[in-house]
Formats: sequence, structure tokens, C-alpha cells
Amino acid sequence: MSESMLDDADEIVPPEMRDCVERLARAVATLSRHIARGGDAEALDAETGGLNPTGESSRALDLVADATFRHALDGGSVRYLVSEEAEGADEINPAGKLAVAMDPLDGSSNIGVNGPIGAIFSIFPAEATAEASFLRPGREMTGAGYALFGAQCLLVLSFGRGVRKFALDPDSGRFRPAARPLVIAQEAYEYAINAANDRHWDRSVRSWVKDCLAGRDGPRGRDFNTRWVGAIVADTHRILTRGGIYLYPADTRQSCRNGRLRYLYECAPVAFLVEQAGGVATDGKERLLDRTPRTLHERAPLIFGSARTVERVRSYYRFPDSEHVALFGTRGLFRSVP
Ligand SMILES: O=P(O)(O)OC[C@H]1O[C@](O)(COP(=O)(O)O)[C@@H](O)[C@@H]1O
Ligand SMILES: [Mg+2]
Ligand SMILES: [Mg+2]
Repeated sequence: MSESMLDDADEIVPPEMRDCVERLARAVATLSRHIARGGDAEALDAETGGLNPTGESSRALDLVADATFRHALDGGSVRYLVSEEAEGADEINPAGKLAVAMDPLDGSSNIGVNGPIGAIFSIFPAEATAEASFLRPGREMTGAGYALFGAQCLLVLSFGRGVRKFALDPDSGRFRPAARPLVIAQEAYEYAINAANDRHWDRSVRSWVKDCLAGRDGPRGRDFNTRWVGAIVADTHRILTRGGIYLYPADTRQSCRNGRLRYLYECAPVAFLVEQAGGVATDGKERLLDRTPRTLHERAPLIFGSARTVERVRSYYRFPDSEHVALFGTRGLFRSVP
């Protein structure tokens, strides 16, 4: 293997995932350079004329990212690869022992405005077929991570023993680990939701948001803050760093009846990282990682973040709104639930 891309990789990355992670890290560093010297954001953002498997139009950078990761993984320890940009799973090395599902470029709508974008992936043990490798409960993944191309180029990884953050040092071209693991605050008063979808939400979500918006004058008795980056990787990173909650629930739009984000390579890796950082990820009713997708590009509702804050939203799903205020409002019986 060529020189490691990550400092302290021996201590942080399990041996069976080392080759895969080194290759992913190399692809991230390559992409970071490509984005930085891309010059004209319009060129990276150019529509290719093609649609991805979930019907969204692909941008030039989506395809560059997809090709960069494929090239980096070629001939390594990954047997099967699923990408947001390709319909089926590809067998890239029959001798490989791992299966990787990825969104090679997340937050495509931010490309043209030089906003935060990223890449996100889950790693499973490869089974005899691609279906058996991917169409299984998310909790069976053995690793997950994301790259965030923001003011810094970051790589955030978990292999089931906490969450570690690395920053790319542009001088050495290597990823340096942060001293401490990422841990999510148990409670926070900042939420992320695409409020333009208000009229499509169900009663539980609408009444939770309504109570947050009412601030200190409402049943919650305190003011909230909102944030929405439009790239799940960047919204996740903020929550891993300073707490909060993110919601992309199912809604009444045809395309979002089962949520907006794709389970295998958006919801599930986020859920894995969030749980490893001490947070909670749910579809509103069930633990996200207990879902088993039936198709590779299946969508799922996603609510995750600070444990007590997510628990509060779950209570809105469990109780009709009037009952809810009586039980959990400022003067309710269970005032201690945040
Ligand atoms: O702005 P919208 O359409 O509500 O959706 C936002 C969500 O869609 C996504 O951008 C989808 O990712 P892609 O850019 O990979 O298609 C999420 O990262 C993000 O949170
Ligand atoms: Mg995405
Ligand atoms: Mg994408």
C-alpha cells in the first residue's frame, strides 16, 4: 500500500477496512483539489442532461465525483459499490470483502453558489450477492463516514467505536485527526427543516414546528434558532459539532411519501454516525438503523440529532397535538422532557 492518507490510521481504522478507507480518503483529497481549482463554479454545476436513478438531473461535478471514487476503489478491498449516480450495484472486485454504498456528491444544489458540499458512504461486509450485501438492516454496517468540502476539507469516520474527525492539510496532502472524538450535546435548541414544505407535512411535524416558532410565548417556553444548509452532510456536521436536530419527514408530495433522502447512502450512514456520537436517529417511529431497505435507492424519513431533542419530536408522533401540549407543554405533566 502507498503512504497512508491519514495520520494515526493504525489506531483508528480497523485493519479489514484500512485499504477501503485509504482509497476513499485519496479520492476525497483529489476531489477537494478539483473543486478548489475548478475556477468557474458554473462549469462544475453544468447540467449533464442525464437523470440519476431517483430522477434528479446530474451536474458535471456529480459525475466527476462518481468517477473519482470508482477509480480510487478499483482493484481494492471493495467487492460491491452502490452509487447515487448509478441504477444498480456494480461488482468492482470479485475478491473484495466489503460493500460500499455512497452519495459521491451531496448537496448538488450548492455547487453553483460555492456552498458546502460533501460525499457520504456506508460500509458493509460483502455477502454472496449485492442484494444480500445492501438490502439488510442499517445496523449491520461496520463503518460510515462523510467528506465535507467547506472552509476546510474534512473527513469524519466511525467504525463503531465513536466518531473521529480529520482535516486535510493542504501542504502535506494528509488528513490530520482532531484530538477529541465528536460527541453530540444531549439537548439543543437549533433545528433544521425545509420550511417551504410546511403545507405537505403531517400533523405531528407541523405542531412541533409551530411550538418551536412560538418561542418563549408558546408551550415550549423558550426561543429556538433555525439553520438549513441544503446538504445533509453539512447539516449533519453542524449537529455533530454543536448539537441540534434535523428533520426531513415523509410528506404528501408524490416523491416524498417515504421521505426525501435515500436510505442506504444518506439516512443510514448519518444514523450510524449520529448514534456513535451519542445522538438519536429515527424515522419518527422506529430506530433508523433497524429499517431494512427493499431497493437500493429507497427513500426514508429522517429525524436525528441531540437525544433529548429527538425524543421530544417522537412524543409529538405518539400523542395527538392537544394531548401533547397537556403532557409536555411548559405547564404539562412531563415538563422535564426537553
Ligand atoms: O432542498 P431539498 O430539495 O428540500 O432537499 C435537501 C436535501 O437533498 C439533498 O441535497 C440530496 O442530496 P444530493 O445533492 O446528493 O441529491 C440532501 O443533502 C439535502 O438535505
Ligand atoms: Mg445527497
Ligand atoms: Mg448526490
